[in-house]
Amino acid sequence: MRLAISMMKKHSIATTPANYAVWFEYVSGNNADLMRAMDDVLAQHGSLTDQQSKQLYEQFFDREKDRSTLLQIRKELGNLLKQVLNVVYSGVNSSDNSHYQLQQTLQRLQPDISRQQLNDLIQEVLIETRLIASAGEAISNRLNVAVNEVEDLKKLLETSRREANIDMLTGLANRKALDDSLTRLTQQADHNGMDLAVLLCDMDSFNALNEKHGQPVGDQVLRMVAETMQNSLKGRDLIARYGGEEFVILLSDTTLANAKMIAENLRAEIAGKHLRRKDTQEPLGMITVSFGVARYTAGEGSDSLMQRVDRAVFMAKKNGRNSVCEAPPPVIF
Ligand SMILES: Nc1nc2c(ncn2[C@@H]2O[C@H](COP(=O)(O)OP(=O)(O)OP(=O)(O)O)[C@@H](O)[C@H]2O)c(=O)[nH]1
Repeated sequence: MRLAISMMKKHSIATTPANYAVWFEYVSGNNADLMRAMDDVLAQHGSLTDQQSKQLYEQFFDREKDRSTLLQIRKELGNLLKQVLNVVYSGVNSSDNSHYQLQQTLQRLQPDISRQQLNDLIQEVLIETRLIASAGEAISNRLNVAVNEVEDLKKLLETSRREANIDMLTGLANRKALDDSLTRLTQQADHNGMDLAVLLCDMDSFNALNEKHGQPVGDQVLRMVAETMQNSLKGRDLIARYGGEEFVILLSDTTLANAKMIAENLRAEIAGKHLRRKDTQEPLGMITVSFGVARYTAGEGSDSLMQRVDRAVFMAKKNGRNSVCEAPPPVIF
């Protein structure tokens, strides 16, 4: 763990759980493919950017691995605590020993003590005192290192908690966070009949964009769309990356008419952007999205809602893309 963290510091890699997982696996030497991929990048560039580290995580780790990062942190913390306890115990033992030695010295401090004996005793006390001081210093150094390590683990754990619900590419909520909110909000709506609307946004002809400009440019476009949504919808709405090039927005306490208006505004804003490739400045052409909009009907359940909004997106695509389509209410539920 210490080696992974010190290498991450050396390469200025943020200590996120994903990056940690990559570097831990690298220094542990367990994954030959990952080691080869990292060695290639290091040989080419001399270092590894945060972005490259994230890409390696996406390439080599899945959700299982993410869980294994947590297990790893737990194990490291356990080991660290054992080490700290050993340091503390050895400190207690050595101070017990010093206490005994000093008691012995004190007893030899008799009224008829000779000059030579007194001199010897002073030497012994000096040696014992130095021993105590150096043991104390070693303990305090070791404990300071342990404190730093615990703080690193704490940060890692905090970020891991946040990242468990966050999509790595866009920083939006991920599918798991969306599913949790959807379940909670539909249950609330079943209970109190509040308005709940959902928008499903799908990139238009994204395959063609990826093929023409490459996946990194496609990723950049997905980030732009996510940012546009975040900037337009500040507040209580949940914006999530639903799949590769699909986004979902949950609008609680929002009528269908307002949800359609929000979708229409986002659609127009995205279509109105004039994006260019960062490297060549070549225009990317018009980037458009299609929206499905649905209002939750109390009792239908989240699966039915998502199926209806999915069909609405399909209709929007059929209508020529770059459009918003409303889902009809559920027929049977
Ligand atoms: N760059 C990038 N592309 C992605 C990502 N996830 C999915 N895609 C791509 O999105 C494209 C989706 O293609 P399709 O489902 O055929 O749809 P489309 O080309 O957008 O066409 P329509 O939806 O019919 O307008 C595929 O090429 C995927 O590879 C991602 O994270 N990054």
